[in-house]
Amino acid sequence: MEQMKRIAREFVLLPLQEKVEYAVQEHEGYGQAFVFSEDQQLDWSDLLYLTIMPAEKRKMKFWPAKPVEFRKTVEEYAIQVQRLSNQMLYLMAENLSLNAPDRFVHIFGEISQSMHYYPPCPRPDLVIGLSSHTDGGGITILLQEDGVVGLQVRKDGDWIPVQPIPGGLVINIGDMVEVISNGKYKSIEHRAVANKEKDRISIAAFCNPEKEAEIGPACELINESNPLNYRNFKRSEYLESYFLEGKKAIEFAKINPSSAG
Ligand SMILES: O=C(O)CCC(=O)C(=O)O
Ligand SMILES: [Fe+2]
Repeated sequence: MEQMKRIAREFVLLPLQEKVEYAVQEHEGYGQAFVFSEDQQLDWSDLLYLTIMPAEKRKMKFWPAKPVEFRKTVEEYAIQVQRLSNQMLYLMAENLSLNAPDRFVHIFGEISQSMHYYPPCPRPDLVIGLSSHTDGGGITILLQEDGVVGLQVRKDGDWIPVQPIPGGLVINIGDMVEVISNGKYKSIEHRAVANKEKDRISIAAFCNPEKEAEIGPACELINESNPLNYRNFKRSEYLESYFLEGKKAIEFAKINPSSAG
């Protein structure tokens, strides 16, 4: 984890002309995420977004060759992060009493990683580091740098800072687990704020379904007292909504938006 943070920092501090070699294409690579229009206010952050698992889906042209340990570190981190996410996903499915406790593990076999860099900002009151959203996968495993708070989660209408714990990871629930659990597990709205004095790096691993996957509430969770809260959809349909609507992507699948939460 420490090595991962170190190489992320070394990469983001490279001169811009070296980083643009990995410039974003079709949502993968280095740049700004979620740019929908020319006049939108942009987030106060840079992003490197990579597919890391399974290995054959990696697009190596976006993987920085500098610092020299970059690729090896991300590969090793990917193996560990998948091991941890599989354990989490198994326990969550078991806790929901899904018929197959390995159901989530099978569905969320693809992992993408975002490395965000938030430079210090002279007027943090005027910008948002990363604007409010819910993550679009099953779960997210987030590694934060120690010593600077940036992540906030929304609870009962308030923004609560999530203090980094040395050696700790944050696990967020994403929209796909919300749907399959029929709303029992809620995806968490969160954002990152900029900091006046210090810069900050975060590394998020998103466990995603395949593009072709069909997503919908597990039928064993539906009964008279728990009616269906979401309709079935294809992962690709969700992604279209994500890139068009931005950060309220899951709304389209709610059967009754007021009750599905
Ligand atoms: O920087 C953070 O802590 C949040 C990152 C995040 O939410 C994301 O990459 O989806
Ligand atoms: Fe997020």
